[in-house]
Amino acid sequence: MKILSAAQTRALDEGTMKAQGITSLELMERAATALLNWLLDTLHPAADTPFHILCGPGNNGGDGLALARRLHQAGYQPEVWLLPAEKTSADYTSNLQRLPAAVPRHELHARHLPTFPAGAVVLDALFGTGLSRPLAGLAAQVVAHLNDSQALCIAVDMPSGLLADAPQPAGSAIVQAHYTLSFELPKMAFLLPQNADFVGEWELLPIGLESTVIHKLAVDNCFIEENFLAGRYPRRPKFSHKGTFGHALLLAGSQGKIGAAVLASRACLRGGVGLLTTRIPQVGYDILQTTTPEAMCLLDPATDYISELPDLQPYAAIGIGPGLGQEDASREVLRRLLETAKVPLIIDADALNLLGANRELLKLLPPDTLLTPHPKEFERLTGEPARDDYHRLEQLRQFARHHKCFCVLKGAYSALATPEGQVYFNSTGNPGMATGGSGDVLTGLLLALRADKRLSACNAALIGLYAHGRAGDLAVQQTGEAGLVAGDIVRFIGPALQELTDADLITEPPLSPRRGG
Ligand SMILES: NC(=O)C1=CN([C@@H]2O[C@H](COP(=O)(O)OP(=O)(O)OC[C@H]3O[C@@H](n4cnc5c(N)ncnc54)[C@H](O)[C@@H]3O)[C@@H](O)[C@H]2O)[C@@H](O)CC1
Ligand SMILES: [K+]
Repeated sequence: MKILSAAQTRALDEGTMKAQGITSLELMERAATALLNWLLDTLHPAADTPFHILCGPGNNGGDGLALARRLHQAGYQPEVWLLPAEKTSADYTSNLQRLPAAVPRHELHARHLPTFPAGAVVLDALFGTGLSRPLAGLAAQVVAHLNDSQALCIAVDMPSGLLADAPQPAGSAIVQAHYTLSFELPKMAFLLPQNADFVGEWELLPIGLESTVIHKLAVDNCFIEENFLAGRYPRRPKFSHKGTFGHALLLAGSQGKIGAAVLASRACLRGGVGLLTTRIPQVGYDILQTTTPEAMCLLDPATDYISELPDLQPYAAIGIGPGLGQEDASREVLRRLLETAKVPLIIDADALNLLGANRELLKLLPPDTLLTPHPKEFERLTGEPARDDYHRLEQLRQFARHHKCFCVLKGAYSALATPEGQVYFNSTGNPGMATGGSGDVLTGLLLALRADKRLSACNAALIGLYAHGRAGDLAVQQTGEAGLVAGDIVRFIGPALQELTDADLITEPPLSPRRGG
């Protein structure tokens, strides 16, 4: 799914009206219908549920007024609160005129702000994508008042006060919604941690925006869902053998962190690699051989950390980092690897910290290398703290462009930046996955996918991110969020990948009848 800017969202609305021969009022009616259906289907509200609808002067307020009419027609008793303004949009005015007289409406006033008791449902239709500056005056007061209330707050399109695609000054008045109901496509603001308290749970309601117009809009940011990946994860050919899926090398583990090597190895194996060799220090031998007999163990001469780079000739892809430690000798192994590797590399964890502490090594990154930092590791890589999540995102894009690499910034919506400067946000995963070892699992899985020569670097990264989150989503159904551990994610990598294979089947043409029968 494309992530549009506020300006592109407006262009899409315009384009839809033109292509489908409808008025903006008709489009607004679709939005109101979608909102009404969501409220009825999700909340199953009792007939006497107090609905309060706060309406601003633009089309966001117009959505609110149209919804108030539809709720009234459905047998509810909504109350409408209008923000006074010198100028209102045409569709707002039309919908105010169409509001049945039986629906109570009031002007908001600083000295008589409405009471929103617990059990009330407040729809925030003050401002949407038309917001051009931070809220002030009465609008800011209303927002603060709403945030203090016990009512269930549902934002229409955007939490009022939040910009769709840019940061706002710290301390700005912004609605803290429990739900944000937006239309058709996600907004960048929904995907960034700094906005979590405002956006709450968000959902996209389809309103028939024109797909041909969406298709033509050029974007730098996409949201990755299963249908985007259909056809990108090929099925295993009937006559495949272990060589078909590549031989991977993993350099991981040090004294006290052999578990990271185990988790990454097991994830790599579950990720479908043909053969896996894991390089570990001597201290890890019994552990790895016992827990993960499917992996071949290539012992380093050192006892506690990796000190020598083995011959790289046999391998189709190489991963380095989980539990590696930051010994000088391990740093030199990383340097030699960057200087000599001719196959895809995945760099994670302590290998990223070593890069961050020795940034001259970044010059050695072979093209298409895949790095998987979390925000702190990423900051060490850039050496410059991000001002906010938007700035960090631009740093990520620049980093991937500058180093011609793929870089995954891990988080709730992990973001993959490509050498071309595209950013893909992953849609799967859950808070249970914020647990030690979850990143090691991702590295192992990505290593398997990079060893599979049938996949491009970009597709391998997208599939790995998606399947990792999906495996966590399958696991959490059995473990609960608190009980989820990294090993649970490993167990569900296979089913998660299988879902992608099966999704692919749907897109293929039906089988032709057999010859002779
Ligand atoms: N155009 C369309 O066809 C559709 C629009 N939709 C709705 O329309 C919204 C966008 O409508 P608009 O473009 O009218 O924008 P908004 O309704 O978000 O707000 C625009 C109004 O707010 C004023 N304003 C901006 N920032 C302000 C601030 N900080 N303090 C006080 N006033 C401020 C502007 O001067 C303008 O009057 C969407 O978010 C969505 O809810 C939906 O109905 C779907 C279809
Ligand atoms: K709003």
